[in-house]
This record gives sequence, C-alpha cells and structure tokens, in this order.
Amino acid sequence: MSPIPDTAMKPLHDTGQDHLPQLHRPRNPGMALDLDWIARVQANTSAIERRAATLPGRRTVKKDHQAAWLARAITLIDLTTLAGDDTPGRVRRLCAKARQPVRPDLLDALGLPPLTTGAVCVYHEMVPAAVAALAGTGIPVAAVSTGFPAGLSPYHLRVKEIEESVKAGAAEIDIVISRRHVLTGNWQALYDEMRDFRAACGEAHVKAILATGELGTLKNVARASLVCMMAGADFIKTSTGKESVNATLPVSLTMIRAIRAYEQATGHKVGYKPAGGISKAKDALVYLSLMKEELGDDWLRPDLFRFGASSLLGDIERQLEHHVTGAYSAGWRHPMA
Ligand SMILES: O=C[C@H](O)COP(=O)(O)O
Repeated sequence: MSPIPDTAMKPLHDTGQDHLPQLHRPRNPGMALDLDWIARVQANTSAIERRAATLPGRRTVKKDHQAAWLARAITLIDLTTLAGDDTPGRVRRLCAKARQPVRPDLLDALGLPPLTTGAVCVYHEMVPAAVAALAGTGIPVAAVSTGFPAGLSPYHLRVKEIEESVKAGAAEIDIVISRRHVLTGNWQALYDEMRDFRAACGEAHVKAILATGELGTLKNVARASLVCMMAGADFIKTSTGKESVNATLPVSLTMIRAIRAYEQATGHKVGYKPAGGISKAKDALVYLSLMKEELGDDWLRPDLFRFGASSLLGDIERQLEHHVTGAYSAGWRHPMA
C-alpha cells in the first residue's frame, strides 16, 4: 500500500472549484443487464474488513497539507438539511453557508481562494428556496426524490417527484432504490426501476442511494452498485442518513471496488457519495485517502465524489481555525442546531 506523497494536495490554491461547472459529463451510454455477470459478483468480506482496518487514513496526510485537504473536502460536501421541520428560512441560511463556507480571514490566513461547497441537498419542497438562494453561484441544488427515505410511495408518484424536482431547478437528483428488489435478488426489477428514474431525470445528474444498512450483505451491496451503474446512475451513494447504519468503510470499499470494476469493464467513471454520520474532519480525511488510493485523483473532484453531510462542515471549519490560530472557537452551527 503506497502512502500519499507529500505533494498530494499541492498546490493549496487548487481547491477543485474549477471542476464545479463540469458536472455535465458524457452520459452513461447504458448497457443491457447481464444477469450471469451480476450473479458471479462476489465480495470478499474478510479482505474488505482487513483493508478497512488497515487504512492509513490520517497518517498519510502530512500535517502541513491538512488544511489543503480540508479545503478540498469542503468543495466536495453536499451540504444537507433533510428534516421534517425544514423551512425556506433554514434553507436560505444553509445556502448562505454553502456560498461562503469558511470565514474570509481564515481563507486569507491559509492562502486559499474563495471556495464553496459542492452542492446543497434538500427535500423536494425546499428546492425553489435553494435555487433562488444559489442563483448565479454555480452551486447545484440536489433534491432527494422518489419517496425519500423509504422509497415506498406509489411508483408513478416517485417518477413524477423526480420530474417535479427537475422542473423546480434541481440539477442533481438523489433517488432511493427499492431495497426489496435487492433482498429478493430481483436484479431485473432494480435495473428497470433505475432506468426509469434515470430517464425521468433528463439532463439532471442522478445519484442512486442504495441504503446499504438495509441490504444485508456486502455481496448485495456490490451487486446493487453494479446494477445501478449499468442502468445509468451517475453516482452511487451509500445511505439516506436515516438508516440505523449509514456510511461505513467496509461498505465504501465494496462500492468503490464496484466502481473500479465498472470502469474497467466499460471505461465509464461513476461517482461515489458516502452519506450519513460523517461529521468529523478526520473522517473526511480518511475518505479522501481511500478515494485517492483506490480510484485515483479523478475521484477527488466534485464531479466524481461528494460527502453527504449535515454537520461535517462545522467541524472542518473548527479544524481550519485551529490550524490558523492554535485555538478552537464555537465555530459554525448548523441551522438545524
Ligand atoms: O445525504 C445526506 C445525509 O442525510 C446526511 O446525513 P448526516 O445528517 O448524518 O450528515
């Protein structure tokens, strides 16, 4: 296992912002579902657990470059509020934070240019407020659709919800898959569902939420990842944040290796979004190390990697402040807090 070189995140000014508008990658050409191939997909659980346990994580991130890694992490956050008591006012405050996630004096002290989060992620009803608040910034609005988080509303309404979210201005749609298709091994049904959702998204990017905490086995996670990619998902995402188990390293390794296998088979790069429970700057660094080592630098950009997180930004800001002043302050509070 090779460590991340000291130059990994240099220069400090390369925060990935130039990639934000480049979300419109070539469309997934789609491919027929090969059930024989899917049936042969395995996940070597003990190898995955071993690899997760020995991840170098922060040890590979040299202290001098931590601020640059953390700045990069900010540009990769889908800054999220998904609560029953969301209001347009809360969403506007969240969008203000997405536009200026770090105090300008901290950025100056670190020699960093202005940066923004990768996107803002909200429920369908909050899309108009987010779109208005982010107008002219280039920050996309992601909507969770298809009866989030359970995905058990009538099928035609789930498709309709996607269309309505796109019409309201969402540039990215986070769909939830029907877990029962995975649990019953009905890969054709999962493929057909994903194809319908992909089609309903039109020009919007689609992230497939697998809700891995409800899929039972890593083998199921690997197979569901591949089926969703074959059916046109631009990203695969671990969790809604509402399952009892959300993003974990073993699940992430499984999904990342499915992405690698899919790229090797098709030449097509699919993005990855771990979500749910990622709230510490040090966790973000572990994920960035993982992406760099398993998939390479392309997956350290917003068009191929996002954190789904509601409170990660606050901790990163505290760490950056500590980096500059040597002291912690109360830092930023999420509008939900
Ligand atoms: O997709 C995003 C997740 O719902 C956020 O989860 P979190 O609140 O645990 O960060």
